[in-house]
Amino acid sequence: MTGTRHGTAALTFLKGHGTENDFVIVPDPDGRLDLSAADVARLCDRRAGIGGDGLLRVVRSAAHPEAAALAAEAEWFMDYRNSDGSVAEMCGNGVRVFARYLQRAGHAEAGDLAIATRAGVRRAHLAKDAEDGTPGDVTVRMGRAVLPAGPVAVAVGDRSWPAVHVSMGNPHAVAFVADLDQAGDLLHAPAVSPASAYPQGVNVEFVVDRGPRHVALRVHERGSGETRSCGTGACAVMVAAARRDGMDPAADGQPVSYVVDVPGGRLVITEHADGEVEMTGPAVIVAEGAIDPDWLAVRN
Ligand SMILES: N[C@@H](CCC[C@H](N)C(=O)O)C(=O)O
Repeated sequence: MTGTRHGTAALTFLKGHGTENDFVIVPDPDGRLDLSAADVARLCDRRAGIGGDGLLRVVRSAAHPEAAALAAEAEWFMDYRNSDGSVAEMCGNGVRVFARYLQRAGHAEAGDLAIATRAGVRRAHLAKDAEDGTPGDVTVRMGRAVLPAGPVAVAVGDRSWPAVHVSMGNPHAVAFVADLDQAGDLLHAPAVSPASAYPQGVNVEFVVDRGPRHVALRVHERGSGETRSCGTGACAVMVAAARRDGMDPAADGQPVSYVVDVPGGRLVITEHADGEVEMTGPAVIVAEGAIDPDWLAVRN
């Protein structure tokens, strides 16, 4: 990269998280930044960079070729990247944090707003802050889950489990296990078969029951490794658990909600009778600063 790609002015960044799934947020309203995969990986590096599970570039939809067609519906486009620099279609925790950033920056108020993503427009609702100043939760309509037919399996070491293939705009394999420790240290991606089911890679969730309509998960994310939470993963898990438990709101005509505990907190996921999956959880901005353009311009 040369310095000219980013100019000489310092670049603003913020750091935020949703249930401890953390993101570097880079406001780029006019879509001027050309962040390569290597740039994103450096920014997300927890030792040599700012650190995060992923990066959210905040761009006006009209200024981004992938979102221009959605500009009439959603002013802002979430350009989400995993910490290894790869591009993903959707990020559930990210979209809540993105909404919180828009509110903080004065681009949105408590209430409803639409956000463009690579998986389409997502509708968010920012609840009002509590009287003591605690930020309100953010609820997002995450679209319908798609469960492609055909068996899939997840393996760690010599242990394997049947899994449920769920797409929430991005790909997931959900395995119900007896104990979350069975997933091991998750330093490497679990093996998922058949590989042909996931030509673009996969996020893998391991799930245990905590009580009626209450589950807990660990996740290994495509492009980021094990994280403390995954919003799309929690939605995929909820739908897989509901089907396993004999519930299908689209067929039953009534919504169903599950509490999904993640290592970094708690999400509430509801599947509505129209098939829409809705996620509610916190979104926090923790810091704001400036990226040194000279550092970003240097290639190692
Ligand atoms: N953490 C995210 C999912 C981010 C994308 C994922 N790693 C992928 O590659 O699909 C979430 O909260 O949904």
